Amino acid sequence: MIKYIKKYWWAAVLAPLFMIGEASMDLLQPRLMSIIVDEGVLGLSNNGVGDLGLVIRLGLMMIFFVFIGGVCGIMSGIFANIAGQNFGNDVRKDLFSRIMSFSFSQTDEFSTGSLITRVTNDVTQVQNFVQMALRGFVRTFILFIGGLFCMLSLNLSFGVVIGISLPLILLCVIYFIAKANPKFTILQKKLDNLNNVMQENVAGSRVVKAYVREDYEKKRFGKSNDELVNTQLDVLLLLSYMTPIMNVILNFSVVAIIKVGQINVMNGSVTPGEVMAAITYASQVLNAVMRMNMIFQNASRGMTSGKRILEVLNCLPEIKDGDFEGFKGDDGSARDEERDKKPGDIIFENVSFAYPTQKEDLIIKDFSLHIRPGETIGILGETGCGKSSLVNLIPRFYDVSSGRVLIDGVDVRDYKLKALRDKIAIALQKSEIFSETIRENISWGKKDADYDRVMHAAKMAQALEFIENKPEGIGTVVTQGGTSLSGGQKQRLAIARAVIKGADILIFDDASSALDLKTEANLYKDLKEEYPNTTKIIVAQRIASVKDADRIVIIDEGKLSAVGSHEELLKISSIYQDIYNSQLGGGQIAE
Ligand SMILES: Nc1ncnc2c1ncn2[C@@H]1O[C@H](COP(=O)(O)OP(=O)(O)OP(=O)(O)O)[C@@H](O)[C@H]1O
Repeated sequence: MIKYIKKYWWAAVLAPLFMIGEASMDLLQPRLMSIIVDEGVLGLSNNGVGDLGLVIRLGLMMIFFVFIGGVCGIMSGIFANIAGQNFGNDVRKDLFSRIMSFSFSQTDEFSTGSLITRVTNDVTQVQNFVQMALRGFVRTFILFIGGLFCMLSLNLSFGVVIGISLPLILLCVIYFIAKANPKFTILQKKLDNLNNVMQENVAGSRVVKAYVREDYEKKRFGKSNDELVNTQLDVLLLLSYMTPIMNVILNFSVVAIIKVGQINVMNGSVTPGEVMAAITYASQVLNAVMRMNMIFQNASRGMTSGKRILEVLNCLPEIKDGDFEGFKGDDGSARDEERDKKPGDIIFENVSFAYPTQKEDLIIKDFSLHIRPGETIGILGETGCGKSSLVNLIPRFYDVSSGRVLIDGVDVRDYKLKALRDKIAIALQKSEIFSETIRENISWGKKDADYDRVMHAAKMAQALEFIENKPEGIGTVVTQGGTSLSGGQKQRLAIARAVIKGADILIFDDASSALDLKTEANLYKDLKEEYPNTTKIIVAQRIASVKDADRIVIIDEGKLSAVGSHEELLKISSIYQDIYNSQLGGGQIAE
């Protein structure tokens, strides 16, 4: 964490320096006050004759010091904020980019709610801690040491009172810290839970409404919320009885100082003004110790949050970058040695795969297949057989457990991730739509795409008609999560976004399931005609989606069961025949 504050070292140095200035002004006041009382009012060194001029001069001096203290306080606040806010900003940015580099399984492991809490609340806690360390801690330290020194310099006998009350207050502080510390870790976990429930409910609000589960979800939210509040209350309760106890000790100390002061005034070793100053110094010292309570509370929360932030920052991406930058130069042109090669060649070589969370359960088993550049490959199989898992290995959403996936003859793990993913465009069944215009949603796949290219991609994705029917056409803003679009419309935008990328490999992972058969047939026909050199992989449930593919791959429980054209598979694959018959019976195949 230190490296984040180093960048703003000047603010981190100036904030405490100005705070030292403010606290020093506070320490001067009681001393001036005692002189005003002893010399200005009581005239102790002038046979009881007061000095009004001295009172005015010292009074003005006190006002001046208050002013200086105020300015120092403001400057300290400004610099602490500069350091704290920028620190938080940088940590948040790094957290975000680290989370972006996570594999799906790493995101699952932390949980989305917890990651949100870490980027928001945890960063705020650490930011508060930094600001407090630069200001509150310095102030407390100066008032404690300075107050103690000033009081003892008045008369050592006052030290007896502090000697008794200080350990008592310290005991209270230590007791509080020991009790409260573990609760802060629990508090952040409860906040994670609350965020998880919130996030699930906001994202899944339609399902909740459709199943009339609002009451159930309200109870689930209420339970998480109650748990959070109860943990918070535990801490506050602890604080609420610790503070009065410490106040009682403080007040007893003041009474004791007055008593010790009275004795000393009687025997002439201190003056009444010095007793007044001693009372203020004692209050400053004991208040400083009491404030340690808050400081440690703040530090404790900051440490807990800091640990949670470091857990994310120290979690190295599972999917590591390779060195190979691809066959294209920076300007996009093919390198000389590869100019004659057609890109988009994919080889699965004895690939087996298990999800990192269930390593013993192989989802893909010894799968081998060579997909040639420009080929259209259909992937079919019953639900859960591993179709999506298989295609996820191509852009390295996950890494193979054994075997290799090669693109253009190079292991995908050897590619730089950017180079690899630049070669692939993928459209998923669940289309992620952003709350931007339709045009921005499509050109998300290629940021610099001009209007014509966007419209062409929309045409390819059979989306032109519905876009033109929207009031503002391509400039229509889509609501968050694409709720203002139908399922099929969202899929078409996601397909257009994939098409516009102009990648060597186009993967449709059940991406056209919400399209009617005619639209879907037009989509794949147009793609075949317009992009003959692009390798197309179509994962589907319906035979109609893949019937015209060059080859169809049948997957059965993670194994390659059969591969061939529609006609060939009808002859050789019993699984394909079963699917064909069941779908033909349902009238799902457009012949
Ligand atoms: N992130 C994950 N962690 C652990 N197991 C998973 C994960 N994703 C999928 N699985 C499991 O892997 C298996 C294959 O899932 P996959 O999504 O690849 O199937 P599919 O053939 O694409 O199914 P569908 O046709 O229903 O989309 C399933 O048993 C599923 O439960």
